[in-house]
Amino acid sequence: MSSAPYALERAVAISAVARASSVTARVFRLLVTKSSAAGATVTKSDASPVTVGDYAAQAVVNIVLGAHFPDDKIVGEEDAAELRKPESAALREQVVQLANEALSGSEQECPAQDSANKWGAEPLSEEKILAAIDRGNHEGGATGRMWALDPIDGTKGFLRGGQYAVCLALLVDGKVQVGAMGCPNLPLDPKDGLPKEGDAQSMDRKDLGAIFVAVKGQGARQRPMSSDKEEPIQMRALNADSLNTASFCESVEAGHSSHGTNKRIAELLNISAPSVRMDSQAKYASVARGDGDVYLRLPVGDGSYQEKIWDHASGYLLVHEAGGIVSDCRGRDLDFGQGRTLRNNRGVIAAPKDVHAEVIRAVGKALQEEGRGNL
Ligand SMILES: Nc1ncnc2c1ncn2[C@@H]1O[C@H](COP(=O)(O)OS(=O)(=O)O)[C@@H](OP(=O)(O)O)[C@H]1O
Ligand SMILES: [Mg+2]
Ligand SMILES: [Mg+2]
Ligand SMILES: [Mg+2]
Repeated sequence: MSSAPYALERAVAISAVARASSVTARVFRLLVTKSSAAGATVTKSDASPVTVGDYAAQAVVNIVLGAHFPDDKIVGEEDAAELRKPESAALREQVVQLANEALSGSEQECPAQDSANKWGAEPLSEEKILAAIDRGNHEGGATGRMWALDPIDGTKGFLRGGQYAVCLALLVDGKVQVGAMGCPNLPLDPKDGLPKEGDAQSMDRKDLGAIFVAVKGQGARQRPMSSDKEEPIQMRALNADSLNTASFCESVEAGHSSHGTNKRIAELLNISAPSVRMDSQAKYASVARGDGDVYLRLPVGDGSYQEKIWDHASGYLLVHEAGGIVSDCRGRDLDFGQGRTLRNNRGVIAAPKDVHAEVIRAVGKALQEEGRGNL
């Protein structure tokens, strides 16, 4: 029997992410492409979209986690308040049906040993599904075991048929110990190139769909969505002499990361390769396996946006275990023990370990030039 630390947590995280990824891919095929996205989407108070896919995926992950680790807390992005409203009846029904389909296991083979169907063979009631979504309401903090969950990270990318990720991480006393990330639209082999967004043929490519997994001290690995053939992954090792051959990986939306500042940082580091833009924590997975080298998420405006722990926890561990360092824009380690947000940090920079300090120096200089050296 395998006795590696966190072996069960790792297997359960993979299973949960695989099941949730099957829900999101199904939502895309059934709803988004049938131009009924409007009926499957709600706009949240911060104007960001949330879909039946986000809700159903959060329900599935929380139910799988609850069956194996009933005492663990969950810090999830979504809650069921909107779904409980009388006018959300149609949305609610879709969420319940999709979650039950994914949990019944008939949809796909799950890579981890979840065949015991610990949550029961019968479909779960509406109330059980809504309560499962609301289990993600924990406030976070620096003590105990808690899972950070983003059921669909990059919802805008998801809706466009671009990159998105199902992201799950276990934090113990504020430190990330296990990270799993499902990227249904990412090619297994980066050489095959990203699929063309929203193009039905590209999205049917058989080589799409990867799960990334890392346990602290045990390295980072990639596996196909529907098999357990794992391979280790590593960042490209860069040093001061080769840093100018790096490429940046950054957000699609300039509102989430300052593209102008990134351009100046490239100049300062003599980097000429075009930046790769993609939504979601797939950026972390990409740099962790060497498709790109440096993940830049520079604060926008006055820097008052507080990054959410579920937007970074699994990617943070993946990059660390693949030979990198992840910090904020001043070089401080990310502090996941402060609640639901990274309130002690501003921006996020991930880079191979031997060049991280050099990248941070360039980031500092670029921010200084903009009069934002105080961030
Ligand atoms: N103002 C601001 N600044 C920084 N980040 C923000 C901001 N607003 C939202 N978000 C979060 O960004 C998450 C998506 O990040 P991406 O890197 O995928 O952005 S992008 O779509 O490529 O622009 C997105 O995650 P999801 O909601 O899970 O999609 C948000 O949590
Ligand atoms: Mg969101
Ligand atoms: Mg997110
Ligand atoms: Mg999300």
